[in-house]
Amino acid sequence: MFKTLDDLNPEQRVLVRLDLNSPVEDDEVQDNRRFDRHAETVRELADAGHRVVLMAHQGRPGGDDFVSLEQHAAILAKHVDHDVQFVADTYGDEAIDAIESLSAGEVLLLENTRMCDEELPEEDPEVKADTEFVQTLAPYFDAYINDAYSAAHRSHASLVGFALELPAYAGRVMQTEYEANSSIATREFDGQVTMVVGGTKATDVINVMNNLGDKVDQFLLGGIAGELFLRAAGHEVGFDLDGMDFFDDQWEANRDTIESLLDERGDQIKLAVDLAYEDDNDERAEIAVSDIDEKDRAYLDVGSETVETYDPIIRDSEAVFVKGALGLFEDERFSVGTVGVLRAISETDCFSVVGGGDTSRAIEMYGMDEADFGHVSIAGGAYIRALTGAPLAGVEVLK
Ligand SMILES: Nc1ncnc2c1ncn2[C@@H]1O[C@H](COP(=O)(O)OP(=O)(O)O)[C@@H](O)[C@H]1O
Ligand SMILES: O=C(OP(=O)(O)O)[C@H](O)COP(=O)(O)O
Repeated sequence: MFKTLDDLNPEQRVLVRLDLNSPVEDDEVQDNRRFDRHAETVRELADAGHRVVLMAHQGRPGGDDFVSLEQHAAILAKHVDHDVQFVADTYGDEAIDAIESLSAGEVLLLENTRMCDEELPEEDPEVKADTEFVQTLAPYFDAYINDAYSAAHRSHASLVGFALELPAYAGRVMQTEYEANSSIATREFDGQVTMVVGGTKATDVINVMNNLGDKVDQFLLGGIAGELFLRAAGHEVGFDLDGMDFFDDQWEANRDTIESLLDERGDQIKLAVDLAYEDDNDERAEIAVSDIDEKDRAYLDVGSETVETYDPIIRDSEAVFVKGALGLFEDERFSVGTVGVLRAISETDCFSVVGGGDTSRAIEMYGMDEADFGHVSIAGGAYIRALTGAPLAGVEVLK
């Protein structure tokens, strides 16, 4: 497959790509589990006495979250429990000086790779390897390590270029994410495979459903995608506030796929039998889907009876994959669906993968233990692609 840190020679000068891309609020970078996960790889390399130079990106040029990595260095240092130096340069003289003055066991983070013009355009690895960015930095290193699984679907210089110029290895995060997230495409499970589908990115998850073929036995739906399927089944859901076309647009974009999925695999697709909304007293109220006769309100969660029908399906499964929350779980009143399915997963010993930054946050928010899940992914887009067996550029060059 690919080489890992177990194959690395001692005392190397290593160039390591992490994915520390994080939410930024009021110019402050928010700590999140990406730091915690990558800290493991960084600590292992520093403790082994390598000279460790880190690369990562933040935001996209033009966005409010397109900021320097200076704060990331401080947050990472806390998680690694080890000093992380920072240099505000990617491959210029300042960066090279800092790289050359590193001692064994020291860690240095370079500036946001997306501040370098050659990083971003999606191009073939050979083109990326030929950039000044890669050609300038590579000679200062003995090995390249890619730990940025969650960015590995991008063919950017720091993710694919160095792997062609240097001996290339997968970091610990890359290794575990790859194995767990590809398993729906690569592994044979003895029993029932179930996928929980929800969240707001309806087009993404509907494409996943459409591409999974016979790998999944049961889909349990909620969130926006769930409402679109209910609409296709003839129910008056998918309410848009005045002046908004969110549901109508999603419906137009996905209608054909939804109708053919229901036609061909309708018995494998479980839809909510009841839904929850906010009543006039700001409280959670529920209604049976069969009693909905007008499209006049927004639904924010699946109902309790739906959870009761989903629960035994999960408990009977050999493997469960989650993509997207079943409701607006950040508001406790509408967390019943999401927490209900996650709790059922955590209480069984099925193989499970929970993906997507937002959905996986529900685990800690509602006091569940990550250790009760097979794998909690820190990837969004890369996880979606892996589920359907699509190759990831950054992984392919490691192979
Ligand atoms: N019915 C709903 N109405 C509004 N928001 C919803 C609903 N169902 C799910 N969500 C929201 O979907 C978000 C997660 O969806 P998404 O962004 O697709 O997944 P992820 O971030 O896990 O990849 C959650 O933050 C949740 O609040
Ligand atoms: O956060 C990321 O992806 P995600 O939002 O799919 O989890 C990655 O860092 C990739 O970032 P990008 O989507 O700006 O290329």
